[in-house]
Amino acid sequence: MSAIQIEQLSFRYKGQQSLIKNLSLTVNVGERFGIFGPNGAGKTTLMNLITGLLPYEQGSIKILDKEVRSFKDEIKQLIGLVPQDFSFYEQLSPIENMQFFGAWYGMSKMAIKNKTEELLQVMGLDTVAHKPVKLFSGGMKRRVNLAIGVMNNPQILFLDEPTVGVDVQSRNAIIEFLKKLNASGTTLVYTSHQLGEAEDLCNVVSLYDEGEIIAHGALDVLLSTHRHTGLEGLFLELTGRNYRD
Ligand SMILES: Nc1ncnc2c1ncn2[C@@H]1O[C@H](COP(=O)(O)OP(=O)(O)OP(=O)(O)O)[C@@H](O)[C@H]1O
Repeated sequence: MSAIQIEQLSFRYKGQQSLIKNLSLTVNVGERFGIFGPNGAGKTTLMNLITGLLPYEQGSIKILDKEVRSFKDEIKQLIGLVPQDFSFYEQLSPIENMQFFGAWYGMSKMAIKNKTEELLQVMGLDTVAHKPVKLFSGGMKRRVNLAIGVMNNPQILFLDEPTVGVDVQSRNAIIEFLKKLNASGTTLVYTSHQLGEAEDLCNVVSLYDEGEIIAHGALDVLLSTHRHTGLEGLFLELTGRNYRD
């Protein structure tokens, strides 16, 4: 069974040109999968389609063998989402946010308490657990955003630029946490413009441009096939050097 199986997916926003064109893609269970492309290529849109936040009409998207459009409630229990825009309530504390989202996932009070304690500690937020998140630094806010995304122990975790705007310490903590999560069985689906970080985290990558996947495979195989030492060189070769937004 694949973690994600997309077949012949097409999508356009109302009144706009086609953004995703007949796209097929498989992400296997246990992968640390990264999808990369220029600004506006449609990476966030694709994540929103896969996670059921945006409806699709043409094509098929399956998560762990369940068609997303038909099994929304079941799929909510299988996945976690760490969106690019913060998903928490600024006026609430980390604990209050985690209680709110834990309840939204249908977790028991005991499960919420245990998971909240664990995540506050791992994310280095235990000393500020009761302070409103609006007072936090960018790095602390990113860590709260990540904690909320993993509250329900997701089998597949979607990460849209999870480290944008954070310092080296927070970035390092976040990436190490994600690697451990993956080692314990969680499939990661990640996008970012931080290609150095992506090389560190991802083992399978897709380059995506103009609605289509232009390269896909194990990172080391793709780099050696295209004779590049890093993702940035491969990205520039395949997507060109002109501004794209
Ligand atoms: N809700 C929306 N309604 C209409 N158009 C949208 C909407 N959201 C995004 N778009 C447009 O769709 C295109 C793809 O946007 P999207 O955010 O998916 O790209 P992206 O690859 O994630 O970009 P970035 O790297 O800048 O985050 C852009 O042209 C954007 O302006």
